Amino acid sequence: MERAESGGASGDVVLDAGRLVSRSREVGDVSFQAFLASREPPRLQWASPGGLELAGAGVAAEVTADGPERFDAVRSAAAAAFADVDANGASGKAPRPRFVGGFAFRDDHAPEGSWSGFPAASFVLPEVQLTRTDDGTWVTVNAYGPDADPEAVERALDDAVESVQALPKMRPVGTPPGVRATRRTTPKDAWTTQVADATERIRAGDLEKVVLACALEVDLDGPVDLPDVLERLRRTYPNCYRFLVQPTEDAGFLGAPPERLVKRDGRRVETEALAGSVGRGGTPEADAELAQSLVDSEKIQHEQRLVVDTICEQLAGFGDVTEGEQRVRKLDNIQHLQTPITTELASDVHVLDIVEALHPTPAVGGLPPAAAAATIRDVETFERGWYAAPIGWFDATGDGEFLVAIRSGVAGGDGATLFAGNGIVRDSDPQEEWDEIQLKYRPLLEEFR
Ligand SMILES: C=C(O[C@H]1C=CC=C(C(=O)O)[C@@H]1O)C(=O)O
Repeated sequence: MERAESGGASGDVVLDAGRLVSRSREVGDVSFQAFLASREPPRLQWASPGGLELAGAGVAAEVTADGPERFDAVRSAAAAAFADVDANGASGKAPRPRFVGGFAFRDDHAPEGSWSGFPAASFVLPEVQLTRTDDGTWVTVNAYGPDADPEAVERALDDAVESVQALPKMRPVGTPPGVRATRRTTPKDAWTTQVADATERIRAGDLEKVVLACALEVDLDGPVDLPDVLERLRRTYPNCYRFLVQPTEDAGFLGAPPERLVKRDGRRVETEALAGSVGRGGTPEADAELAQSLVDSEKIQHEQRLVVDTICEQLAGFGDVTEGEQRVRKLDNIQHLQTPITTELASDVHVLDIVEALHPTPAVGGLPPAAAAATIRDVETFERGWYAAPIGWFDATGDGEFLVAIRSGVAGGDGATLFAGNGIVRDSDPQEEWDEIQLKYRPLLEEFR
């Protein structure tokens, strides 16, 4: 395994020169949950709604970075790994090598406490990987380094295929661990003060919007099975992303976010503004009324407009930007306003450059970004870690896709910490914002009960 770390702000991440050997073989359908359950950490999963699904275990190469240059540092270290690729998936439908991982919300994030094992940026080329696309399912074995040997990789692939084929196609989902107790790291009176502080700053003209978040600590009745939780999330939130990043046995970061940060496929870039929330109704009529209240709310339309305009401005430097038609995005527990945004790139820009330009969007940070970041730092009383940050993959051509890690939590053993935030604008009411935050804990909390 090859490891590269940046020494801070310089962003100097260097992987030793070597060859990347990648061999893939198509297999019949297989349970990704069973694959993950059969492997020790480090392991990961990343799935887009109705699209690409990846699961990986072990590490063939790893890049970590911190500081303001972390996006660049990851990209250039990975470019070194991609400089000499021997892959049987380079043509045809078989998967090409991808680095998979993510970033912390802040570039000065310290990997401590529940976030130990989560640097400010961390990407891996998994040693063994499952890939599912519309075209089929593949097992891949990757190796990187000066001694990476195609014959050894072929033999490792034989073994990996054999063990994957022995897995069940469907694995029954176990019973959830059960929830013993929950604790809010931000009690309600503290939240009310935080929202008042934020709206005061907004009225004073310091900023227009800030997304404030809270954490919910959960004591479980027994140890949590993370592949099981992911499988339950797949069933309840089929139109959301799903991810797990689990560097060690101690803790994994996982969730089912509805929000795409960016997808780059050649010159086409897709992103979206997702902001403004309301619950779901118990009847179709009540549900439609709630959806209409989102569309009609001046406050929520203002919040959404700020996000759309900012994303369009951030992308304008890359090419022609098109704002799509606004719609209501309905999830099992909540509905949001969503506006798709696309860009035709004028030049060959790496997906990580676009991630850097967009993160954090005002859907998770605020506006102007620097004032919002300062407000979050002053007001919030917990560590965001990787919450609300970009998680995804990129390949040798600079294509890739990143989600925004909301509706998420860090879990391990018999405990978990869940995260949820809400956009605060001039007229925000602390009680309404509080109620929406509680809704946003539900995806993960319900899967633990
Ligand atoms: C920051 C979160 O949600 C964002 C995405 C959709 C709606 C949001 C809102 O209504 O404020 C937030 O911008 C979260 O779920 O933790």
